[in-house]
Amino acid sequence: MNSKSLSCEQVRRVDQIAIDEYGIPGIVLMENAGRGAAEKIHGVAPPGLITILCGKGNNGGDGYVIARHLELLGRSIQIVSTCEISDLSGDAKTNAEIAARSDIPIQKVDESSRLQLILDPAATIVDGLLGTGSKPPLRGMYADLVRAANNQPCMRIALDIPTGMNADTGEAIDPTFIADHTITFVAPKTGFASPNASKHIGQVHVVSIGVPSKLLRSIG
Ligand SMILES: NC(=O)C1=CN([C@@H]2O[C@H](COP(=O)(O)OP(=O)(O)OC[C@H]3O[C@@H](n4cnc5c(N)ncnc54)[C@H](O)[C@@H]3O)[C@@H](O)[C@H]2O)[C@@H](O)CC1
Ligand SMILES: [K+]
Repeated sequence: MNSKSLSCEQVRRVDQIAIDEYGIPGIVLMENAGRGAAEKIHGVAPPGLITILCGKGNNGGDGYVIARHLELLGRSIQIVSTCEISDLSGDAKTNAEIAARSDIPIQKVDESSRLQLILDPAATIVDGLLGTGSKPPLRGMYADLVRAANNQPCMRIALDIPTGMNADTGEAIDPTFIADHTITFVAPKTGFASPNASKHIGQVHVVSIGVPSKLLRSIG
């Protein structure tokens, strides 16, 4: 486990080297990330519905893995997705297809007017919208979903990075997800130490994705 901060680019390099040079399949890294995050979420989320917001990248892919593991832990889950499963690719698509076959409720949102209604029943909202591939400011449905989530009187948990934040600097242009907890993968991101970030990250938990210590030592 790494507690030294890394930039988004460094963490993305860790993922890539783990896949290309160590031969760990990306889907194994995603399973480790999602399973570890689900266990943390189960430990902090109050009783009641957990609504997982899934974007179209691998941050959303983590969300589909988490849904499967939280269901196994006895939690009620719904997934709210920004796109159809057919618009996903790679490991995110594989995990979304598994969730769909498992009858985990998934609804795609395309109308901003219905967001508040969809999010209302949630006791906890998990933000799997965007991770290290995000380029703020947020566009379209991502901005509307983050605004609607921030208005809900519930617990909010961010996966890897609160969506909307520049995790290298901590800059949080409005709207940026306001998390009570941030479950971040591999290492805290450099921007989390910035005073700008403190309102948005809440308590930070670092989850290992199973890359070897040797690789972590070689980065940064
Ligand atoms: N193998 C891996 O690389 C792993 C990745 N993991 C997860 O994957 C994440 C990174 O995944 P991705 O590289 O797919 O990136 P993201 O999941 O951050 O998504 C990138 C997508 O979002 C869109 N986007 C970027 N900025 C936007 C904006 N401002 N408004 C609207 N859309 C925007 C881009 O067009 C792109 O399609 C990590 O943060 C982590 O959660 C983990 O599953 C561990 C393993
Ligand atoms: K996120």
